Amino acid sequence: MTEATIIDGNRFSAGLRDRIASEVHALRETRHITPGLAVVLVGEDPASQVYVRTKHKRTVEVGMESFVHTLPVDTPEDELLTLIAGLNKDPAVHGILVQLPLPRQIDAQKVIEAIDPAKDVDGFHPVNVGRLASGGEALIPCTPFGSLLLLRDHLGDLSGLDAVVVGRSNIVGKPMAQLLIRESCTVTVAHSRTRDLPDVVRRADIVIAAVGKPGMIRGDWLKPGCTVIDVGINRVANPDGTSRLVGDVAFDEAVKVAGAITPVPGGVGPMTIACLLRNTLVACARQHRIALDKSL
Ligand SMILES: Nc1nc(=O)c2c([nH]1)NC[C@@H]1CN(c3ccc(C(=O)N[C@@H](CCC(=O)O)C(=O)O)cc3)C=[N+]21
Ligand SMILES: [Mg+2]
Repeated sequence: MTEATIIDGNRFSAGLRDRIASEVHALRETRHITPGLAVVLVGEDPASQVYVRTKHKRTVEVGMESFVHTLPVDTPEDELLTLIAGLNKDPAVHGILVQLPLPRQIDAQKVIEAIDPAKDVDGFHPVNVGRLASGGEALIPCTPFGSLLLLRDHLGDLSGLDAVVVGRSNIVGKPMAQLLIRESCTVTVAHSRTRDLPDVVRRADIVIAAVGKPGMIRGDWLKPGCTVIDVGINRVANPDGTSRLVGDVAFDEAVKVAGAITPVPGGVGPMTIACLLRNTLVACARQHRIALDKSL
């Protein structure tokens, strides 16, 4: 039996970052505008620190300005809200990302709603959530958008395909379902209370795995030839005490059944960061009322 095509998110995201870098270069040359991204990290969670460092590096690489704000873990909510109010007003900042999760004294929803929707490059503000749902000019959450770019690249037109999204989070599952509806897929959203999950997944031409449980989706749940997008990023321990990243899909099984699959790492993860840069560029252009190249 032939094995699934491995969808290379590292390669695709590198190409997207190149196209973004060209646009940033053009903005700087012709308009003297440099897109700026502010990332706010509260606390010292090691995984979050790694993500923020990677985002900073990629932001600078494409020629944008990166402003990283690191606050102590016991920062009061009102201090974070004051910082956000300043970033909302700062004309050098076109995009704002507050790294999640936040410490428990801080109400994440309140923080998200304090960000100017025009600078909300995560696409989590209710204005952007609403615009995505009702067809307006939204900033779209990065992980679902990156997943969609990989799907379109691999499958072309998605219309009429059966898509099953496993997971109903605000950051992946729900916006992913909205995007797939927009692509004219027939969309099912499954979750922890879904009955007969393997049977639901077996109907899918497209499976989006966004549950946060390592290897939960098994090879024999898949329709042969389907396309699998694995959004999971789970760190698991090896027998020798080291650790490795695995997705929500049992990759070694799935690769024997699926037509195509994203690996972890090297699949959706790098697309998330590339789409964050894309959103920052889009937000910057809209704030300056500049039209962007459609190929982005
Ligand atoms: N407000 C907010 N927005 C986010 O977008 C956000 C967040 N909070 N909190 C944490 C999660 C996680 N996240 C990832 C981004 C890139 C990789 C990534 O590039 N992963 C690489 C490997 C990374 C590694 O080796 O550790 C890969 O999958 O190949 C992973 C995870 C963004 N997040
Ligand atoms: Mg869920």
